Amino acid sequence: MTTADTYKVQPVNVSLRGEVQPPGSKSITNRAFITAALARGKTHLTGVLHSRDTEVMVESLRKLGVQVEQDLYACTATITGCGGRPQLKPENGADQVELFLENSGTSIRFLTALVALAKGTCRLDGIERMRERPIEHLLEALRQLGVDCQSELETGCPPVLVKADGIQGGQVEIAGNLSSQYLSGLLMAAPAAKEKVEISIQGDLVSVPYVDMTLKVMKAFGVDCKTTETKKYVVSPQKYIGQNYHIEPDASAASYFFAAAAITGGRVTIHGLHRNSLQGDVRFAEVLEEMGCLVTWLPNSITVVGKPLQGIDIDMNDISDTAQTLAVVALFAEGPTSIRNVEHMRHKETDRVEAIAVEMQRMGIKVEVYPDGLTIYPGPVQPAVIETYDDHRMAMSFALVGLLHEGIQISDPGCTSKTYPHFFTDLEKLCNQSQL
Ligand SMILES: O=C(O)C1=C[C@@H](OP(=O)(O)O)[C@@H](O)[C@H](O)C1
Ligand SMILES: C=C(OP(=O)(O)O)C(=O)O
Repeated sequence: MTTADTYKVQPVNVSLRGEVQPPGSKSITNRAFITAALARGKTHLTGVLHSRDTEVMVESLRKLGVQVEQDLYACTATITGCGGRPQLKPENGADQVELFLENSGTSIRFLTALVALAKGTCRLDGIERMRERPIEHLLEALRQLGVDCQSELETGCPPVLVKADGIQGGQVEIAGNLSSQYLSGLLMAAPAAKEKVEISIQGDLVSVPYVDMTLKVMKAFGVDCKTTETKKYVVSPQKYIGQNYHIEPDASAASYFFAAAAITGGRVTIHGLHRNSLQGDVRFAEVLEEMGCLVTWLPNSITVVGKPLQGIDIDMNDISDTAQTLAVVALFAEGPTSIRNVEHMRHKETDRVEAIAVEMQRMGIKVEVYPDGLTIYPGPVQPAVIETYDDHRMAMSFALVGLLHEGIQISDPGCTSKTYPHFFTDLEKLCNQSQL
């Protein structure tokens, strides 16, 4: 049941069984929009996600002179590319183009690199939380490539001001310990630079599978990136070519339904995902396998069957968007679960390490918190109104607790609109289907 500000989860007295069709991948949708926007010719996308994170991307691309037509029901989009030359033409006598990216990390990071290819001034901003999410590493890298850009308030965070006149190219070092999105943004803009771009990574790189995804989407649009040695990426001037391109369902969104099968001893199948998906987050099914579930990997589907669960100790650096899902599954396992190496989760929609700990404690669960992770000790769960901190993943993951415990309510359920506007409808459908 949904009221404007709270969702009361109805406990289910059965194992959840069925097929779920989550919407398209946020990460692939926003990459495909960028490569299609820069391409020569038309792109036709299918399986497109329509949510706040993709809507701010589309609105921004239109402001940059890129034509985007969407059919929201068919989940398709047609983009007429700008051949590597986005426009910065301020409207109504303004002296700069303003882009407002709400709290979409992919959008602001990818677009900061993209607008640098244009000529003119662009200011990129977001909601209050976005103004706390670092972007300085990307700005430092762009400056090394000849771009005049800065954090307007000198906080190292948005708003960002880019006085663009193309990306010159050359050698650049970029830090990857806070977010991989800086590298992905740079890589996607690199083929439209004036000269070859050679990127080296300084120190550790987090969320590595997202960079592999970037390279694969670039390749699908006809651009090659040479990875000459570990941590080095070389992109020569090239043109993306418009494509017919299909986007996989969102693997992070799938994690909630796989988890629902795991904790209720049910069986959930998701079509369109497989072991070689572009999204690293399909590995969440492997995590459930390690905890005791039975997982069937087919060429075009993944099925999770719930079995008695064992707590685990796991490094989730690569797949941190599923860490909140695992934290909730941990409540239903035998023994504690430790989630490690996820300090970068503190810089997302909210400080997710802290948010998990506080909301677990609100339900009476013992948690140990570290700078880069936490340990969850399963125990009796108390009724609670869960705070979601404007973080879609807090809402979607903690709702699962309420499938098995009375009295769990989710504050601000509408925050799932960031990546999954119909999440609660799809969860209810699965519950109803299972109770027939
Ligand atoms: O590149 C991407 O599409 C993403 C990369 C990850 O962020 P970080 O690289 O900041 O960890 C992930 O959390 C985010 O949801 C999407
Ligand atoms: C971290 C996330 O998003 P972003 O960084 O793109 O805002 C997310 O979707 O979990």
